[in-house]
Amino acid sequence: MMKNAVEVADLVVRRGGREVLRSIGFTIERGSVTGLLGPSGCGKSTLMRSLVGVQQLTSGTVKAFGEEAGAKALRSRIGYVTQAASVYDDLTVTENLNFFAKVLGVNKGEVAEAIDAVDLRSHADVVVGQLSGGQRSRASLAVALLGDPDLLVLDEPTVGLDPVLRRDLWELFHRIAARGAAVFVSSHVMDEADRCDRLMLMRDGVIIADDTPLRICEKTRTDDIESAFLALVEGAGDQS
Ligand SMILES: Nc1ncnc2c1ncn2[C@@H]1O[C@H](COP(=O)(O)OP(=O)(O)OP(=O)(O)O)[C@@H](O)[C@H]1O
Repeated sequence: MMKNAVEVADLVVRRGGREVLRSIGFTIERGSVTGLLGPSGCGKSTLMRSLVGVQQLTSGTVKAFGEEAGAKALRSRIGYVTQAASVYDDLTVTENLNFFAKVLGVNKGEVAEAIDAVDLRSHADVVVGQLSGGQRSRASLAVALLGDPDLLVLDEPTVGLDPVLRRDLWELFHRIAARGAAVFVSSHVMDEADRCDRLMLMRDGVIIADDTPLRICEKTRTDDIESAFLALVEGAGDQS
């Protein structure tokens, strides 16, 4: 089985006349949760869009499971959740899931499982338009879980969620990774860093650190990722 879920090489993306991703390269293996952390506007969404094949690349290559990002063969293997909820407001949670299960050719039996996984069983029959923002994003996440994808790309999935739910979702990400999928999660909240097996810190379109959270702190001689980030930005960290 091919180990690398994602292979990115020399990726450059220009948006609005600016270089938003600047010569990025990395691989992601299956079976782990990789976090992409960085301030607003640093290019996280653009990088995720590139992985799922909805971003025009200026140069470089992006592959998932050996196929070029966006290839038809990848559609059922990648679950992607954007910051904007991708569910229909006028359908209930269950109706949405049933609809997407049909579109994806997924067994209807998986619908209840996906709803349970995001803890929405109590709202399964509520119209999505009447859900809170956090509940709507969980409904989108449930859609992405359909079909048991090999790669989950989640753009800030925990924004606006309470701490208990955030913890539960991170546990879910780890369970999904333990089943052999690659989970790639972005966040701009530095305190989520410790929940990742591996962390990529991003700033201004560049990956400035890529390691386990612990090793990033060790290398920068800091106690937390926020301080590590500042140390890296200020050039005070010892990256040798
Ligand atoms: N449609 C667009 N056209 C032109 N420039 C864009 C477009 N979308 C984003 N950008 C620019 O690309 C850069 C990276 O944006 P991106 O959304 O990838 O950042 P981000 O790290 O995901 O931010 P956030 O955490 O706020 O979502 C920003 O400077 C932004 O202004």
